[in-house]
Amino acid sequence: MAELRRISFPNGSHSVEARNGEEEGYNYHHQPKSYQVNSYKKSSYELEVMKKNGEKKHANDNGAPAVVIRNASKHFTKGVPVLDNFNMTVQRGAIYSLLGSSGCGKTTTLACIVGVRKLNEGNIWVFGAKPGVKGKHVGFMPQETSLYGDFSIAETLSYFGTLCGMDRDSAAKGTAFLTELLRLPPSSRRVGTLSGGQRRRVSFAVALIHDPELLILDEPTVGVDPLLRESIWNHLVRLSKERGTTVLITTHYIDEAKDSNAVGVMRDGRLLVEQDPALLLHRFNTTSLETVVLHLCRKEAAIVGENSNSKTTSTGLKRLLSDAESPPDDSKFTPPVDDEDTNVHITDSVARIKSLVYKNIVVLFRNLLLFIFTLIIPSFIIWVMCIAFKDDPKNLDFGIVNLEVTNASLCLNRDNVPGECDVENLSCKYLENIPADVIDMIHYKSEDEAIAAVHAGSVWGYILFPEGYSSYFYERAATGANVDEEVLNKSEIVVKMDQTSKNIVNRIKKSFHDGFEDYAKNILRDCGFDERQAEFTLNYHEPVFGTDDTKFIDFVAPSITVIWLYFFPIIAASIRYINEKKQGTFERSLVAGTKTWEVLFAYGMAEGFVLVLQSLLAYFVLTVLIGIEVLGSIPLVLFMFLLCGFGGVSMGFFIGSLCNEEIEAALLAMALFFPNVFVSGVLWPLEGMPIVLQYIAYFLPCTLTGEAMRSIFARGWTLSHPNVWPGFAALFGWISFYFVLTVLIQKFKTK
Ligand SMILES: Nc1ncnc2c1ncn2[C@@H]1O[C@H](COP(=O)(O)OP(=O)(O)OP(=O)(O)O)[C@@H](O)[C@H]1O
Repeated sequence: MAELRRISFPNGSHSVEARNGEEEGYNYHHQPKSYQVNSYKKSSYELEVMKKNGEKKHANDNGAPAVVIRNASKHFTKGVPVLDNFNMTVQRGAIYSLLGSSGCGKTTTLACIVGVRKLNEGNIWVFGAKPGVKGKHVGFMPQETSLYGDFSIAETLSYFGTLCGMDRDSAAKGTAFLTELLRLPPSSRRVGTLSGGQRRRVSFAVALIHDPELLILDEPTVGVDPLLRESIWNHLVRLSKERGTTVLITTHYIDEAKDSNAVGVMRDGRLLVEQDPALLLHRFNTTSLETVVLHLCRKEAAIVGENSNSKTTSTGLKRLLSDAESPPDDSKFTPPVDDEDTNVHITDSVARIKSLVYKNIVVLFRNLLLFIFTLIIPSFIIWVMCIAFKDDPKNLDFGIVNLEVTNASLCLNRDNVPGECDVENLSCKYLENIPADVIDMIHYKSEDEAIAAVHAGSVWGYILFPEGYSSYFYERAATGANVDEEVLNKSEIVVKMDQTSKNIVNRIKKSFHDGFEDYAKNILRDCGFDERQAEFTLNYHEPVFGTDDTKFIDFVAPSITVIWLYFFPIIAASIRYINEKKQGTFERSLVAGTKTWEVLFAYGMAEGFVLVLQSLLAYFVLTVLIGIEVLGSIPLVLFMFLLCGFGGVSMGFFIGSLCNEEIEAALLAMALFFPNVFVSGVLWPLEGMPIVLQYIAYFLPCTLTGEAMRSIFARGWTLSHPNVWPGFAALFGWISFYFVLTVLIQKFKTK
């Protein structure tokens, strides 16, 4: 048996036991013979990067290993551990391959290292700091490709590069270099049009573009041909050897891990072994790592079978591995936390927000049809609704039973002499004063016929003039207080109606009412009396706000606009947010050091452009196409429209952070939105609702806003008015609330 000796890592910070003798030539640092590292001619990009690399390594060189995991436990479902007292150490500059069967927890381990998942117990340090802190020093290639299908390859690399602090020039040079290295398609090709393997290579290039100090690669060689796989490994070895880049990689091609400096073998959330692959091969006396892994897993399974207790299992495993290196047990190890990078760098944030805004704008304009729809649809719906609500009901069929003038044509052929006191056939005079555009009169010979027509649904009701109506009416007017019962009865016009539709009934009543007042005034005036005797003693003078003929549309149009400008961005923002989560680009951005609030803020900024256009279009529809008058400040109206849009965006984020599927988001948006519409006084005044509902309504985002909008439109009130500023305050409050809630939910979800 050969003797063990210590060999060092490239940075000299760690050493492992190795044997001398027959395994001379294997060490933690061995390179396969096929790698012609020294004969490789470096590109200008690489030279530039190497120069920078010196400074960067210095910046991060606090002596801590690249990755340290201690006593880590993680579960998604209580009682089903995915990581179970897991320990791992990845030394700086090493290539570390994490091996294990499907579902043993490799991806979860990587996700915890990059900070998109949190451990339930235990600690992780990345370069001595908490996961996520060293975001831009880490290059992450997730298992899914996690790219924007609408981006070209060049845009993709530029976006992720700038997110990690590169300038566009360096990103372009890096793109050219990686295109050649990874044999990528022309960089102008859209990612969405690439094959699966090509996309994986682009995803790999994204992890490499900013020349990170730590590369975390989740199965980078899946679906890649053997030649390219070799070139990928060549590059990783070169990075590790020449630039001290640490590589942590998972792979199902176990034997390709022979080219790494260390392998960690996982099973059921535990690390069975962490060792130089050459030593493992030697100790298990085989040339195949696959055989080693199989052997270890079988042994461990046997031990687990004997003892269900995990502590006993671990002791048994140590016995099993007595001729190999057991997992580290230095649980007291506490690497220093690097304070420098835990500080908030405002310039980094600004740079990241710029990249994110740029990305959002590109995504927006790439889907031009979607962009146009998003822009036009809210205004189109507002226009359709306003057209539908614009006019009060008209052309309403109504029966006339005129027992005074049995032949209807007599009424039509009457000689009307203006100013003459003619008190015959007054029924005809009254009918002339009923607005013809509202009431379509249908004459019936008898009351029975008219009733039958109402029952048949042909008319909304009928009006009946008794026989001799004119003379009785005149007598009633002339007699005054001593009028007898018969005169009172026979001078009465009888109206019977189908009163099932409140709006139609009100419209008919008002028409008859106004018509009667005009008719009575005309007679009095023509017969030399004061026409004001026909007026009610309760007199409605000129309105303070609105007109005598204020229509439903005047009430409803401003609040409908608020509602739709609020609703549409909910759908758009939530679906975009879910898309980003589903395609993994959101997590990928987070790994690069981006904060959730930066993603939201940047989305809001890009979306702001659409919202401004939407607000202007909605204003045009309301005022020009529909003809609604704005008495108040136009800028205030536009500002409120814009805020409504942002309100919708923030609610969309909230919904997007809760849901995982677009359909869930659409359903939740509707479930939250429609009660909002009906309760917030948009269609029906709050005053008509139960008091409890009124209080609830005041907490909804569109209630005070709709009221404020109406006040600006129809009353001309300004921001200082107590009916206006609460609308703005409510919107600001809701936007902030949803924004904070989304950030908190996102934080909670990483757990
Ligand atoms: N979000 C999640 N919710 C619930 N369970 C999860 C979640 N993510 C992973 N798991 C479970 O955790 C276990 C480990 O999954 P993980 O993806 O880490 O395995 P893996 O070793 O990377 O597998 P593979 O090699 O197939 O990618 C699996 O049983 C998986 O079903």
